[in-house]
Amino acid sequence: MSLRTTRKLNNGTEIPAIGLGVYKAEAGEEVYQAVKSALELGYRHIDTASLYGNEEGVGQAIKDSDVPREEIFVTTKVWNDEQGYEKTKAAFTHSLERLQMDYVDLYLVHWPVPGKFKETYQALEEIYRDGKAKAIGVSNFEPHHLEELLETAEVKPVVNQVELHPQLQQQAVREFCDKHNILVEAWAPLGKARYFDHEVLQKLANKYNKKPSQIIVRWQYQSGIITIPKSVHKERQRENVDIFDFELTEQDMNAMKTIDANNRLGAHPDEFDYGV
Ligand SMILES: NC(=O)C1=CN([C@@H]2O[C@H](COP(=O)(O)OP(=O)(O)OC[C@H]3O[C@@H](n4cnc5c(N)ncnc54)[C@H](OP(=O)(O)O)[C@@H]3O)[C@@H](O)[C@H]2O)C=CC1
Ligand SMILES: O=C1CO[C@H](CO)[C@@H](O)[C@@H]1O
Repeated sequence: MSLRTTRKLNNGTEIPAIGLGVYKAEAGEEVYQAVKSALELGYRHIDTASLYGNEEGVGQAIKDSDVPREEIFVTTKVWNDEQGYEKTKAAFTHSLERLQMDYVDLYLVHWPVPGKFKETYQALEEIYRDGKAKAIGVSNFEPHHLEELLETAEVKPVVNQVELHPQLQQQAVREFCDKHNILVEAWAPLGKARYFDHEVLQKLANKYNKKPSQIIVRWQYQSGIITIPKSVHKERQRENVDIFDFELTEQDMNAMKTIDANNRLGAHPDEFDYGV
């Protein structure tokens, strides 16, 4: 088990179980250094988005690294104001140009924009068929959005990336996705570092001589959830993924369940201000 450990996606391709998120890593030097250091540490999965404004730096760091492109899993996403069939295709081309790549490993519909996400997804299907995205998926989809999408989708989404951390365990989304063989990916997996002092996390951290962040990442890893903790600091990047030398017991996993508090740090997908 290592940062190279992958999970199988429903189209037969593989995704590294742990990646680096780069939301709020500033365009230019900050994101460049963050991706560079992560690759040096062995990360092989980077999660960006057109919204983050930093695809250029991600692409440049990958291009300049010694790691072959095909060994790195790159995700990007189509933002809400780029949705619609033609606009999505154009947005994808722009993402590829910024990334300086001829394909991405995963392209996601960032949010289920009402009235638009199905058409947007059709553009993703075409991009997938053209081989320019090795896999396609969604983000911030509630079960009812997935149900609607699956009525007409010809290519099943491989993942649903949702806010998921100990205080928001997303049981309903996980059950739906498990049933449909869609992997769940956690955004804000560390709860944005806002409650590392939680007593259960502290207790488990003391038990294993680990940090609360490591307990969280290990919990996601053992739960079969893809996780993409963000840090622009190399020491934290190293720390967050130093999770392969211990195992949470069933009792520990049950203790983790007690942290769930329906504490959403971002918007609920049904209440998000889509501006449409
Ligand atoms: N699909 C979607 O709608 C969304 C997707 N995402 C994706 O998910 C990724 C992760 O989510 P994100 O919102 O970044 O939140 P995270 O839960 O990953 O937390 C990131 C925050 O925690 C800090 N941090 C990281 N490691 C440590 C540590 N060991 N000790 C103390 N602080 C730490 C980081 O600061 P620092 O960098 O200074 O170390 C940063 O402020 C994003 O980067 C993005 O790729 C995020 C939001 C929405
Ligand atoms: O990826 C994202 C980063 O965070 C933003 C603000 O919370 C989200 O809206 C967006 O989905």
